[in-house]
Amino acid sequence: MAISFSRTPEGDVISDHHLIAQVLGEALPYIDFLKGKTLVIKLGGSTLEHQRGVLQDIIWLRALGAYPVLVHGGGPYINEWLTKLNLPTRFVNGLRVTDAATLDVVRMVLLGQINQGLVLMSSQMGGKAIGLCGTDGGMVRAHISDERLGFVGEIDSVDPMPVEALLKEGFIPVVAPLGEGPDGTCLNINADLVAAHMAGALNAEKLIFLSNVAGICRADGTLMTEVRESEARQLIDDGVISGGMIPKVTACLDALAAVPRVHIVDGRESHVLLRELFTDKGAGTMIIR
Ligand SMILES: Nc1ncnc2c1ncn2[C@@H]1O[C@H](COP(=O)(O)OP(=O)(O)O)[C@@H](O)[C@H]1O
Ligand SMILES: CC(=O)N[C@@H](CCC(=O)OP(=O)(O)O)C(=O)O
Repeated sequence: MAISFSRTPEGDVISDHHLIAQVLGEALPYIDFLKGKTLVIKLGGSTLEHQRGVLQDIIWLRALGAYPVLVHGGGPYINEWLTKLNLPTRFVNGLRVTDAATLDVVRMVLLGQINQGLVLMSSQMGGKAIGLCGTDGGMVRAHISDERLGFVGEIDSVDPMPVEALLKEGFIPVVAPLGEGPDGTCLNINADLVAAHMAGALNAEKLIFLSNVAGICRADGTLMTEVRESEARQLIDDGVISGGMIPKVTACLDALAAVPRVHIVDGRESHVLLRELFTDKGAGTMIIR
């Protein structure tokens, strides 16, 4: 494995190996605690270029006895293909307006490109991953909530059984955010919402969103390490939380009913998952009631 180097806040140069040793020193009680616990990790499309490091951490988590489940997005990749195909890209409150042609592209990119890419890469790295989406085994049932958005699903239920079966057999499930409508149509669902409902259905211990920001930021750009539900709703009303952060925070708030710990962390940061799970300080923003 190639060693990469980064800097501590004090400016010291540290290697990946040094960092891992440092993290592991603090980690032992957390490792014990997480054995047998389900962790739902959502990898945003904005952060897919860092997928190798994220998969490495997920494979380690599995080896340490935790049950990680990866839910992925792919928004920027879908945008790129829509542009290549001269199709318009339009979002309303962070949700893609999805007509029939757009839905075809969404399915091809999420399943053919991203899901399979993640599964192949984890296999290359020694992990055993299986790719699936919400329509497999009727896992994610949804309905069209707003006709103006087209084929966009609002989730009715998530059956945890397919993912639980894979976890039991030693696999890392990699889930693409599509769902099945009442009439058997495929629906495009925001990946943050799929991750939140999946975490609830699985009784997950933690739900962690990896995005391309340090966490939830104030209007002046500084990081909020903890955000309460009432505060989050106010930040949305004030427009401080906008765009793709709206479904993410809404998903966090929904998940809090069933999942004890919900975090938004910086997926660009090396080994951020290990930092969040195995250090006292944690990482990013923790959402609390
Ligand atoms: N208050 C905020 N704090 C942090 N990010 C915010 C905030 N409001 C809006 N954003 C935007 O939300 C983006 C993350 O959402 P999104 O692009 O959907 O990412 P992902 O692909 O990881 O789901 C950030 O890149 C940032 O531009
Ligand atoms: C309805 C809706 O918006 N679906 C999303 C699904 C992918 C996604 O959520 O990707 P990110 O996690 O990268 O945002 C979309 O079409 O972009």
